[in-house]
Amino acid sequence: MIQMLSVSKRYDDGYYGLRDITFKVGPGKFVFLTGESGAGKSTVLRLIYRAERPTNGTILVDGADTAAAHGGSLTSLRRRMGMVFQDYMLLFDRTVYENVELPLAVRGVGKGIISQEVDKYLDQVGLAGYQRRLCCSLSGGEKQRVALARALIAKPDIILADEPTGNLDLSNGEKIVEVLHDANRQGATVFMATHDLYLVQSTRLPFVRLRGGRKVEEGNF
Ligand SMILES: Nc1ncnc2c1ncn2[C@@H]1O[C@H](COP(=O)(O)OP(=O)(O)OP(=O)(O)O)[C@@H](O)[C@H]1O
Repeated sequence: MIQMLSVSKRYDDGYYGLRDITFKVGPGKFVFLTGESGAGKSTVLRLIYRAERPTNGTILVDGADTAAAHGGSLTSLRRRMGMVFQDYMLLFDRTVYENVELPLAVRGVGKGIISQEVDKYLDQVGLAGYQRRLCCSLSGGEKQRVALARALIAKPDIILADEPTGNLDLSNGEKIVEVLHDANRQGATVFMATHDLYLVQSTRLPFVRLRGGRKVEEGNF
């Protein structure tokens, strides 16, 4: 369960990216975060992941205040979440394999299992055979799918996906949403940012809609 309670975010230049946002994403749900460019979607996801801190308000993940997480507890909070950043946050001078294996390697998983899992998740996102490619040489849509495979491989409880279909054609975009649905059916809570209102309407899943940093709508189509 993710809860945002009266959250505001004021950036260093004085601009409010978010104002007084309250909503929750129940455990095991698939919820869209939608709104036009600049609405505040990335800011919400970065705050939940604790990549940034709110100026006001409280963010709870399974009842625990993320503001209280430091050191080891921050590491374990982040390990429970798989984040697909809009700008990928890949190690661009490393191979696809080295990027995707990272969440398992830091947990000390054996090399044989890692190899099987990397192959499995690359296959899922449509990148079978990409293991040895350097990330810097990939297209935007390929980088996006590497970022998704890396987020999924550790089977996180919560998946935060920032425009994971933003650089993909329709068919690859649908495949990626299906991969997220699969993870959701296996128990993960999925919170996906997208400006694609058609996608949100067609899936009929719950959504939170932002405009200009404020929540303007919440519900199901
Ligand atoms: N570091 C920052 N400093 C100042 N303003 C920022 C910063 N990051 C974001 N903003 C502003 O906060 C607002 C919300 O940005 P955010 O990236 O969350 O929007 P978004 O809905 O994800 O947009 P997009 O769909 O274009 O990615 C924007 O007006 C943006 O310019």
